[in-house]
Amino acid sequence: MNRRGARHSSPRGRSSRSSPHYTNRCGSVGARGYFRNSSSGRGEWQIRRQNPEMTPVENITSSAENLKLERNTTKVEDFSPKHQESASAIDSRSDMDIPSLSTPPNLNEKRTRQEQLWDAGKESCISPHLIGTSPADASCTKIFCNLQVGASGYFRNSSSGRGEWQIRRQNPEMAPVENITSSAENLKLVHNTTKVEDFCPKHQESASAISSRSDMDIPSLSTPPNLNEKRTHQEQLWDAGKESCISQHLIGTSPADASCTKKGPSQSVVFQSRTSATENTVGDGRSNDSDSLQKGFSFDICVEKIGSVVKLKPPLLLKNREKRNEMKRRTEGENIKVLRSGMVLLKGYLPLMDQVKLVKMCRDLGLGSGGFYQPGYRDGAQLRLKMMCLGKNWDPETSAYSEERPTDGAKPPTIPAWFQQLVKGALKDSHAYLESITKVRNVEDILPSMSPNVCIVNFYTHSGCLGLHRDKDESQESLHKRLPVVSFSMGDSAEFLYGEHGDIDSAEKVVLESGDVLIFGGKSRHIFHGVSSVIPNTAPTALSEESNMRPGRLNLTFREY
Ligand SMILES: O=C(O)CCC(=O)C(=O)O
Ligand SMILES: [Fe+2]
Repeated sequence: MNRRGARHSSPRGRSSRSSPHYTNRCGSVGARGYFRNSSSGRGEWQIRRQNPEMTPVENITSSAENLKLERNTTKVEDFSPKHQESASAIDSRSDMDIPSLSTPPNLNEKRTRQEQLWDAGKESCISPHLIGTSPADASCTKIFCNLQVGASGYFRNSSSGRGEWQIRRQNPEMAPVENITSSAENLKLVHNTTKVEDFCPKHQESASAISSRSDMDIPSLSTPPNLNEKRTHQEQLWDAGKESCISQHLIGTSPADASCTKKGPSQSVVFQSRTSATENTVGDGRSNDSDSLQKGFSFDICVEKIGSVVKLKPPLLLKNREKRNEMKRRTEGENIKVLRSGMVLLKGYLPLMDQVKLVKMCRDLGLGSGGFYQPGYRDGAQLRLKMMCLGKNWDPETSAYSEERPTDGAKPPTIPAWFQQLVKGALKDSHAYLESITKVRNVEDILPSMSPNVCIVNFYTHSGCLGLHRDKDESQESLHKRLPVVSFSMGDSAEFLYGEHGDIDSAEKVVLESGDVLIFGGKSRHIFHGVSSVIPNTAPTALSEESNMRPGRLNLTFREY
């Protein structure tokens, strides 16, 4: 398959995906702390920050120097045609939240681990030793108990009046800066009034004993790291430890890669092994990512429900409207579109309950052996998505299928029979439709049938994307017969680009929504395609509610190897 490339000549997202996809999807690896893209010699560059928990501080500092150097040598005329603002024009803009390029936020300071946790925007107590708890809670060392919502920037627990407290930082992208500042004040206040004897029996160290310890990375309690500064949105992104371009406007890309329009925060972290991979992708403020980093879980495409946090139910009206729309699409014949010969789009084809089931099943498979991981290329660049293969493994490093995933030897889970039935049904319905609108004797000539035995499952966060590529790593026979690729989309909508050539300017665009099935076979089997962006907050409310899927998009592409 040759998926995802941005310069069409490699895999998924790199150049063409003969090696699958990607055209250089967004960068080559520089220091461990950052990714910087300078591979094309066309003035491309970007810098991405990895998960700060994993990144040695030294690298951060030295990469900051790199960045400065790079900027000074980047020529204006080298920017991609899509981003033709000169550096000076951009510098002079007042509406943009870009930190000074020569001094990326906080990177010149050495940061303690605890500060890095704060920076990462993860829920983090100042120190587990300092969490006062009621005796009943004494078994917990890190407690997210009875959270009371304060300012939207933070949660603070002060419900028992017994000196309990903790403060959690939400997704810094969402938290208004004002709230951060005022919550910092709250924290100080609460600390000042916390009594030592109120600490839980498990942590009976006095505050003074704790502050005198030298082996702990606790920031001063009265000045939580960075909370007294107002942070720009861009700085908050940096803080969140997400790979993040300095500015979308400044991302130079090769023409083919320009399909990735949004290269902000997303997958970070160097893949180490399946059991230790995962990172902070979504920034929803939950503990999953940080926990999985430490404990070695696979990436979870769903979020755990937090027991005592009250979830607002979407109004019934909204749910009913979604259901009505779904019915309408399915019954009014607007639901099937032939985008080009051999390329059929079944709008809203998957009923909501099937989508929920698909998400849940993918989630379960994704947490097991061979589940979701952070794929990368041979040169260390990472795909801007999480991936899991079913049936056979497709390896972005070699652009080839095999029985095991080379990174960890895991055998891909088999494709559930029910998934295969859904694919067959979609092909059958497409054939029926083609029969009704064409005079061709055998619609198989337009769109061949196939029995899927491999599936690539991608999870995109809001900043995910996949460069233009062709799926061309399947067997010669499958490719020769032009057996279709069948793609299911769930969650947030995505802009999907496709075209005869690997150049985005001539590519067509279609928005794929939750429940859509896209099929491309026959004369369209070898088209270039990719995902230029994921559109936030477009997932059906009922799907998010029923499945707990994270914000983002889940895509399954079935193929017959
Ligand atoms: O996410 C999508 O819609 C496309 C995925 C794709 O092209 C692939 O996995 O090869
Ligand atoms: Fe593809």
